[in-house]
Amino acid sequence: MTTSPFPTLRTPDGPPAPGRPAWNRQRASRMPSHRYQDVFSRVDVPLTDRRWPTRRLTAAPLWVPVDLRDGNQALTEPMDPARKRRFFELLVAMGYTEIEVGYPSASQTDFDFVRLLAETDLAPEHVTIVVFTAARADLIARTFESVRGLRNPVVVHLYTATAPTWRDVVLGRDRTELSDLISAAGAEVLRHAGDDPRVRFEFSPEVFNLTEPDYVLEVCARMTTLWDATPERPVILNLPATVEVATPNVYADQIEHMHRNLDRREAVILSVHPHNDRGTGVACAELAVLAGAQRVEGCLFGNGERTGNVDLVTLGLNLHAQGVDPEIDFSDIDEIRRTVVDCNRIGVHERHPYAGDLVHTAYSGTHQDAIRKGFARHHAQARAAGLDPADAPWRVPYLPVDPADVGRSYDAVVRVNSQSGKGGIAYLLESAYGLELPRRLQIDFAGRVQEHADDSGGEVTAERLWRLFEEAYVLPDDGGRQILPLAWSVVRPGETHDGGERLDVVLSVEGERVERSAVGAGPVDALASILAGLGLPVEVLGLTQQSITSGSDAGAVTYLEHRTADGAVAWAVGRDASVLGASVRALVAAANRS
Ligand SMILES: CC(=O)SCCNC(=O)CCNC(=O)[C@H](O)C(C)(C)COP(=O)(O)OP(=O)(O)OC[C@H]1O[C@@H](n2cnc3c(N)ncnc32)[C@H](O)[C@@H]1OP(=O)(O)O
Ligand SMILES: CC(C)C(=O)C(=O)O
Repeated sequence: MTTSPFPTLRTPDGPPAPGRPAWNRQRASRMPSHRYQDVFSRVDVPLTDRRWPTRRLTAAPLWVPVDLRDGNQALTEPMDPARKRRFFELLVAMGYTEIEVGYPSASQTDFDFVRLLAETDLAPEHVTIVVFTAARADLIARTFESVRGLRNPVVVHLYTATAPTWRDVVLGRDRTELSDLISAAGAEVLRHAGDDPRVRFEFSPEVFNLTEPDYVLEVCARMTTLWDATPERPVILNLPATVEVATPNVYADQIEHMHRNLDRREAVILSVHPHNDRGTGVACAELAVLAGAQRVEGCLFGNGERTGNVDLVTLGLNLHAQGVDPEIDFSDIDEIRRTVVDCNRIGVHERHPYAGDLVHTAYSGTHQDAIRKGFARHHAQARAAGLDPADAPWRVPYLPVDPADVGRSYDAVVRVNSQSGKGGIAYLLESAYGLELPRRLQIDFAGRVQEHADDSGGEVTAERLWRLFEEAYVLPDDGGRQILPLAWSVVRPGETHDGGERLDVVLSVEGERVERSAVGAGPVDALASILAGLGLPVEVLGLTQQSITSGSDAGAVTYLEHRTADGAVAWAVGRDASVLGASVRALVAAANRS
């Protein structure tokens, strides 16, 4: 019996799996990871029959952007009134109908912004305005002062941290004392709201994800009783992963546990507010919705404290990419991004999902090839089904969504560098200049581009590609060449005595004007014999003609494959307003190069 060189590795609760061979084993590093070993015991959830793993996302949740509050509080330079207003207008234009606009008791700017909404018609009637406050009587009073006279529906969002470390370290209260503090603040909110039907209530047990499940259920039940949650006037319970510490499945378990055990569940809007400390905020939000959450708070492009709030753009477009309407308009992602970057004064990474500058770009050869084929198939299938390509089912490899859906053109989809292949190069020449290179010419040209890209080390733009192409294959207009065509005309079969086609050409041969005529099976054949007579033989191996029907370069192109004097196979290309001219130019280019 042979023994495997692979030791076994334990999976979390499955069978042992083969590991790495002894010579390739990872060693323990110097990272003091033991310091965090109790994270999972701190987030223990009493849920064993979880249902979220088998569910699918089928509808958009209620979205609540908190850019003007949670996002704003994390900026080096919080937004001034003009930036706040611009951001708010963007959110409204995108279709958000519930917007957290600030922490009006914390800053005069926030207070003034809420007053602006109250005193103007900046906020359309259907938009609910959320204002945020800590559980302190003076702050609550100021919050209500800010919304006085506001015509829109209002959500007063009260928060207090409930997790043990925050209770002990920050607030200095035990479970009962804290629960009493929260209830007292809730009562204060209720007192200010009176019987105003416009006002609804939201409570966030901050750091929910590190709070004992039984305690958070108890506190939430107190709030829904105090605020008399009913299906007609539901209370929002917002359960934040204030600092993301565990894998998304743990958050999903925590949310499902709440969803199944909350008091007055039918009178509660279960909301989540994931942060992104582990880089899995999006996964947390998505799994939380599978687990029963109905509302998601986050920020555009994931701005927010530390690593940010969950990114509402990614969440929305993830739904879109799965065939679910996000109910938010992302059709001009670049304008959205520009506005957010201007307001936050923080950039959006080039690789940011859906919105980064590079996310619809392929440099690598095989990806470009697949995308080019995918585009061609997409258009053919749309045509066959009588559909507008912008409306037809999308199955283009490597592009999870059609860039056009978010207002992007296809210009940046294929870009060329040393990692690119013939497909991408051909795609760029076709999309920028209308050239449809025969496959063997693609291969020939790709070798030249590769050499250039390896030397230069950078990107090869469409304009640079075109110059390389001209240098390699096209006859220049200047007189630097041995031979140039000046004029040509053809006499068709039947008009000549011997039944062939007669070509009349005027050439410039080393600066001298030369007129020649010849008869051949076609004009190419005739010109080949004229050139041979001038001591410049061209052995034509193949010829492809293409007409370009659009753009300023409308006309004809001839791609000519020929054998050079030393026996090599080469290409020449002619472009002209007429098919004949393109062929004459291609052949003369080949003669010069031979
Ligand atoms: C997770 C989140 O995003 S929570 C929101 C955080 N956002 C912000 O803090 C931005 C705006 N905040 C501020 O401008 C200020 O913190 C203010 C105006 C709200 C309060 O300012 P100050 O009165 O100077 O208090 P300061 O910020 O220094 O400290 C917070 C105090 O509030 C207490 N506190 C913290 N959270 C809460 C809460 N949810 N409810 C009641 N009290 C709270 C703290 O225990 C501390 O009390 P202490 O002074 O008795 O120790
Ligand atoms: C208080 C809540 C809503 C919050 O901002 C957080 O926990 O991050």
